[in-house]
Amino acid sequence: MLTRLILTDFRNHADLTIAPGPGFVVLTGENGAGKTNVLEAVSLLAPGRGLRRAALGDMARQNGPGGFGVAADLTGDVAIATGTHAAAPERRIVRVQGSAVAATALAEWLTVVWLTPAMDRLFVEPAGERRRFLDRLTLALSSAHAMHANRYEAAMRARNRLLADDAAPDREWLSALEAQMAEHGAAIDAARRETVAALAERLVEQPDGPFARAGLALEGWTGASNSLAADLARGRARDAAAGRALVGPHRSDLVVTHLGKGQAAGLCSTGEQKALLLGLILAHADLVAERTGAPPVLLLDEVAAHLDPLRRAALFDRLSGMGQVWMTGTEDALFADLGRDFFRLQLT
Ligand SMILES: Nc1ncnc2c1ncn2[C@@H]1O[C@H](COP(=O)(O)OP(=O)(O)OP(=O)(O)O)[C@@H](O)[C@H]1O
Repeated sequence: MLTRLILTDFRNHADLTIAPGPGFVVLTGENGAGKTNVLEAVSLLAPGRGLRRAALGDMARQNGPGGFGVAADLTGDVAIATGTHAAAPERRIVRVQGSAVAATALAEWLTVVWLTPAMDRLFVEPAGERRRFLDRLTLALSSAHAMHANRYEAAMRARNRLLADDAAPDREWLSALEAQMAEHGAAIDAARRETVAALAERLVEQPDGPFARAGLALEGWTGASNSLAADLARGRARDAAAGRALVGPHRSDLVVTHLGKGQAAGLCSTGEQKALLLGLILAHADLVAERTGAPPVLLLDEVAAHLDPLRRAALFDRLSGMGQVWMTGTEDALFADLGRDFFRLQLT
């Protein structure tokens, strides 16, 4: 949980300090005031590229000195900071207690889970978006997931290059790369499968309400029925022609259904898809809290505005006691049901 957040030359915020409380943190302000920017800054305190997956160079304040800083104090007197310097705007610096660490090390200190309007089309987008979403959920539960994903990617890229550049590629080298892909691919698949199973179990138990129950399945390539090294070795000519590997966990998909309607999520109405996503995110937050012993920091961008008053009240009810929950909206009235005891900041 964050006890303090300081933004320096981050997007439209030249200098902003927030000292939020432990429960709801509500950011209000007109369109463009910089509410999502604050949530993005919080999301950068966890591994990865943040909730917009933006380039670092885009985050430094335009017409500012170059470079940006996001610093936070966490409960337990932990100080973490990330940012860039003007001289190297694309190089991310991460510090914990003043010492430089790799961005992946942030997972040890903070889990951040978010839901933004940009995710509205998740169920109708190409499989890659859902895979990335699932990997983010998995990473919060299994810190080795990033390492396996990086090594898998590196081996796959090396194999793609070898097949593309060399008419008669070294077979032993190819086999070694395929063995690496098989090893890390199996770990990736197993961790994703574990996440899907744990979430699916929770979602079935979750009462219907403003957050619809999703059925989850991992489809496409799955390690359970395939031997990746053998499939890759057999598919070398095919992959050389395609210019990429056509089998492996980089081809899996998270298939989501609306349990109440027995329908594919992509066929549901916009509101139903939002409810499914919200249900998924909340189940995931519960799971993170159970596994890590601390609730994640939840970032819900423009979620309140999209719900009718009854659903909104039910959401607030569900969220209370779930740790620090950051929410944004253009109007104070959206948050009237939260009562008095929450942190509020009006951005201008
Ligand atoms: N690098 C940057 N430097 C300065 N301003 C930036 C930078 N990047 C984005 N902005 C500005 O930030 C503003 C958008 O902020 P943000 O998306 O946080 O708004 P918001 O308060 O969430 O608005 P809405 O209610 O419309 O979603 C825009 O005006 C944009 O021009």
